[in-house]
Amino acid sequence: MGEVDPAFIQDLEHRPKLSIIQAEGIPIIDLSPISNHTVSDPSSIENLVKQIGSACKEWGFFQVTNHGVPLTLRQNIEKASRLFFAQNLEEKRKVSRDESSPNGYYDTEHTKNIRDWKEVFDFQAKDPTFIPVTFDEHDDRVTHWTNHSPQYPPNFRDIIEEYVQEVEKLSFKLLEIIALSLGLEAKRFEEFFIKDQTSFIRLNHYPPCPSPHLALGVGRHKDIGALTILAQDDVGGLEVKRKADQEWIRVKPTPGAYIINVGDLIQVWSNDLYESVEHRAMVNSEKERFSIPFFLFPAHYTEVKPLEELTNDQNPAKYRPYNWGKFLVRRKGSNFKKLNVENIQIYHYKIA
Ligand SMILES: O=C(O)CCC(=O)C(=O)O
Ligand SMILES: [Fe+2]
Repeated sequence: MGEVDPAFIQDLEHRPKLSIIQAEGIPIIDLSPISNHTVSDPSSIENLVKQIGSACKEWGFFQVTNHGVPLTLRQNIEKASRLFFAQNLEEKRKVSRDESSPNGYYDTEHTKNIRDWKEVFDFQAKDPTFIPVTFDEHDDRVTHWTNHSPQYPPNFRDIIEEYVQEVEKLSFKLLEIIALSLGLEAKRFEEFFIKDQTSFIRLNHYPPCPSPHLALGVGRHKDIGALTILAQDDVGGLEVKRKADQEWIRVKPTPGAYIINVGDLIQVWSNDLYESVEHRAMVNSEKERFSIPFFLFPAHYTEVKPLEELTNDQNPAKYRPYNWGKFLVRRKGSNFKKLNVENIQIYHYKIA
C-alpha cells in the first residue's frame, strides 16, 4: 500500500485525533449466566437482561466475557488470518472478490467514498447464500453467493467454518437477551434468521500506515445488520462515537472478550429504542492490526420494519418497510468502488 494516495485521505473534520480518549464507559458484561447451561437462577438472567438493555440504550456497544466461544477456535482463526495476509498480493488476488460474488479478498473497500487503509477476506456463513440478482424492486430473480477456498493456509475453510458456528451461537443468545430487554419474547427475532441467513465473517488486516492522522482503517460508519460480534487484537484502534457527547472514544482491547454492537436492523425493529452507533478504526504507523467481525444478517426476503409490539398510535412506526436483500445488494455494490452518490442508509426509509 506504499505512500498515502489521495483516495485514502479523510476530509478535515473526519480525521482522527492521535491523542486518544480511552473508554472506561463501555460496559463489560459477564455472560456466565447464559454460557453455563446449569445455571437455573432466574435473577442472574434478569440482571443480565438489564445490563444488556442499558448498554444497548446508552452506548449501542458493549463487550462480553465468559461468552462460551472456545479460545482455541479464536486463536486458530487469528493465526490463519495472519498467515493468509502475509502472502504476496498475487497469491491473495487468486481469491479476489468479483462482481458475481462479493466474497474473498479485496483491498479497495471504500467507506463513504473514501478508501479504507485495509485489506479484507470475506466469507459467508452459509454457502451458498441466496440473494437478489439486482436491487431493482421489480426484479425478483434470485442468485447465490459462494465462498472462495484459499489453498493457503491449510484448512483455512474448516477453521473459519468452525469458528463461525460458535460465534453464530453467541449471536443468537445475545439476540434472545436483547429481545427480552425490549419486553419481547426471547425468540422473537429467530424467524428472520432461522433459514437462509445472509451473515458473513470478515477478516480485517490494517497494515501500518505512514499517515495515521490522515487516513482511517475503516471510515466512520454504522453496521447495517442486526448484531456485530467483533474480535479485535491487542493493538487497539476501534473508536466509538459516545452517545452522551458525540466524542470519539477508543475501545480498549480486553483479552479474550468480544465487542458487540447493535446494527441498523435492531434500530429499525426497535423503532429507535436502540440505536446503531457510528464507529471507525484508526491505523498506526508502527503496528499492523487484525480484527474479525461477524455480521449477523437475516434472510434476503426479510421485510424490515418496526415490530408491531413496539409501535402503537402514540408511537407510530418511524420507518417505511424495506427489503433486506435489495438493501444489501445495493450496499455491497457501493462499497466496492468509489461512487459520486451517498450509499443507501436506513434514514432513507425514515418517516419524516
Ligand atoms: O476493526 C475494527 O475494529 C472495526 C471494524 C468494523 O467496524 C467493520 O468492519 O465494520
Ligand atoms: Fe463496523
